[in-house]
Amino acid sequence: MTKPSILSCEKVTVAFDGFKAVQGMDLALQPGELRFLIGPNGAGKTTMLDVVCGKVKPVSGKVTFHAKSGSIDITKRKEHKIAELGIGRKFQTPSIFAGLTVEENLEIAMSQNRGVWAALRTTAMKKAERERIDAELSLIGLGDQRALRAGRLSHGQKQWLEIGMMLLQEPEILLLDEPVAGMTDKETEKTGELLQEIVRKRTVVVVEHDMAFVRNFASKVTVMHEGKLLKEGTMDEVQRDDRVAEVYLGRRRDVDAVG
Ligand SMILES: Nc1ncnc2c1ncn2[C@@H]1O[C@H](COP(=O)(O)OP(=O)(O)OP(=O)(O)O)[C@@H](O)[C@H]1O
Repeated sequence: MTKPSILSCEKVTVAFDGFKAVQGMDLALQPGELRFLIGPNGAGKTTMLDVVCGKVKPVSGKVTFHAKSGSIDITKRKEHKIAELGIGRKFQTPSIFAGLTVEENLEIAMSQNRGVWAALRTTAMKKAERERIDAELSLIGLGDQRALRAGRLSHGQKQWLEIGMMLLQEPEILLLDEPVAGMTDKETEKTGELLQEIVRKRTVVVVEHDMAFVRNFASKVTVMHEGKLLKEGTMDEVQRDDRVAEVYLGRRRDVDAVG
């Protein structure tokens, strides 16, 4: 039996000056899923993430967040409110403080989490905070770099630091836009493992063009094309679909790379 969704987008349509970037899109996520959103350039993937985090408002349709605290219609909620409710969004360019150490970046992220950590003032609570940061450093694999200025990290490490900062906000759903772009093969592999670790407690949606990465780490893939849902299923099912092959024709190398 399938679990109830943690997020459901129903018939979402987004228009920019009359151009429909997303048209009647449905997307339902199960808690603990690592979902990949793929499709050719301009398919509407990033716009869907923008809708879920509230950056872009749909002209029609509904987005419901089935949070631990109850179901909330977030369609018309403001972006910062949606973030507070537990939907975190990471953009391609990391927004870390280059002049501060890795650890200081995490401390700042933690102090921004009003929900849980801001009220912590007692020594016992400080200890809990410390342990949380240590656990995060270990999760993102930057324990040895804790005292290093963030600006000196490799590209991949910067991405992991930002993911760690986002996790300190305790999102239930994490939205990532091309997290492995520009990473080395080794960094890509580590990122996949990190995401698998993260979904033990959270739900993650990844917009991705790197098909080898998707194949290695996806259980379920959603394919968009021209603003619509084209196909949803395992990577094998998606790859066998004639319509998917057709829309990727111009980008055949992507599909072949995983064949
Ligand atoms: N703010 C905007 N104003 C006008 N058009 C936009 C805006 N944002 C996106 N679009 C258009 O909407 C369509 C969908 O864009 P979107 O970025 O969601 O696609 P995508 O699938 O993420 O593509 P890519 O893989 O290239 O990032 C594109 O045609 C794009 O040009």
